[in-house]
Amino acid sequence: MAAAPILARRIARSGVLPLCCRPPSWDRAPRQPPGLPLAPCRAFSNNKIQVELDESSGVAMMKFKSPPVNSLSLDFLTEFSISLEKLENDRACRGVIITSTIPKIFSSGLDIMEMCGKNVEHYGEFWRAVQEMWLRLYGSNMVTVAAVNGSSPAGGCLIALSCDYRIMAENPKFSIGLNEAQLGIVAPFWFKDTFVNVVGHRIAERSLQLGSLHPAPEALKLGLVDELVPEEKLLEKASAVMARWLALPDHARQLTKSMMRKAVLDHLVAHREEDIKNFINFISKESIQKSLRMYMEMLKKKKS
Ligand SMILES: CCCCCCCCCCC/C=C/C(=O)SCCNC(=O)CCNC(=O)[C@H](O)C(C)(C)COP(=O)(O)OP(=O)(O)OC[C@H]1O[C@@H](n2cnc3c(N)ncnc32)[C@H](O)[C@@H]1OP(=O)(O)O
Repeated sequence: MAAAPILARRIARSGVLPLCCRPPSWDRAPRQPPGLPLAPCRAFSNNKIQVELDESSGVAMMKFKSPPVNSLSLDFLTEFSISLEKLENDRACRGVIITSTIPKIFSSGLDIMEMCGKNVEHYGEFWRAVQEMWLRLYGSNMVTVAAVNGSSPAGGCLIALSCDYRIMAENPKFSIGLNEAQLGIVAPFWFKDTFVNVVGHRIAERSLQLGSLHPAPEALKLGLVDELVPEEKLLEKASAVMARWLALPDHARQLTKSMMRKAVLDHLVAHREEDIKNFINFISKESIQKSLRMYMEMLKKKKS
């Protein structure tokens, strides 16, 4: 994936500072008092995502921190892809745990405002960023564990589904699913394929058509998440799971992962431009724009 020049252009336009132009990122870990051995931990943080790599275990903790709801805006997606790329290229990193700093929310999915009232160029750029994020995460060589500590609709669910393992806080108020149909939009084929690969065809078909958001206990029953734990135990459990996965030789696990995911990844890579055109045509329709506007209004009304 030769994404670097595209990312660089997008960053330049979005105003987000690329990590390479910031003060040396690995220097931003807290300084140790003199005399103590250096903690084997490196950290980098940008506007919306914070990452800490523990070099002794090879595990990075990635935390979404984009209030109010960690929606996946163009800037967020760009930062996410850059963070994943940095970790992927770091020989010290073998696994990443993904979670959120926002109480009750893992991610609210794609930022609906990025799909409303914008021009064709913007839609194209946004959709390419969504694709890039998924290609990097689903195709990652690292072990990826989602510690889902809040609600996770649509694009948020896609992030969790793209990981190797999903642990969710056992709060029944938190829900997860591909609810696109409820917004009057359609999950694209690679969202659907990722979902089918986790829960199987029948469950995916029903859930997608109904645009279901499954409360945590139901998500467990459907196999949409692998286990539920009390929220305060989530990160501890994620680390334990990670250690179990990392106990295997990387090359065997990576080749197996690639074998399992290759067909779905290749499908998008082969049809990327066509997929972008489809997105632009679909999202530009006045009827779809109206549905999205109504959905946003409904969200705001729910508050008042
Ligand atoms: C032929 C086929 C071709 C196919 C081509 C492709 C077609 C298009 C594919 C598009 C795929 C889309 C994927 C998506 O991810 S769409 C997004 C789906 N997300 C949702 O439905 C979540 C909506 N949000 C919520 O349910 C709640 O906000 C949530 C449970 C997440 C949190 O609830 P809470 O009560 O805590 O907070 P509020 O509801 O008050 O929200 C706070 C503010 O945040 C705004 N908000 C919420 N979600 C989003 C979002 N996804 N994007 C932008 N903004 C969001 C919300 O409006 C509040 O704003 P204000 O404070 O200004 O009112």
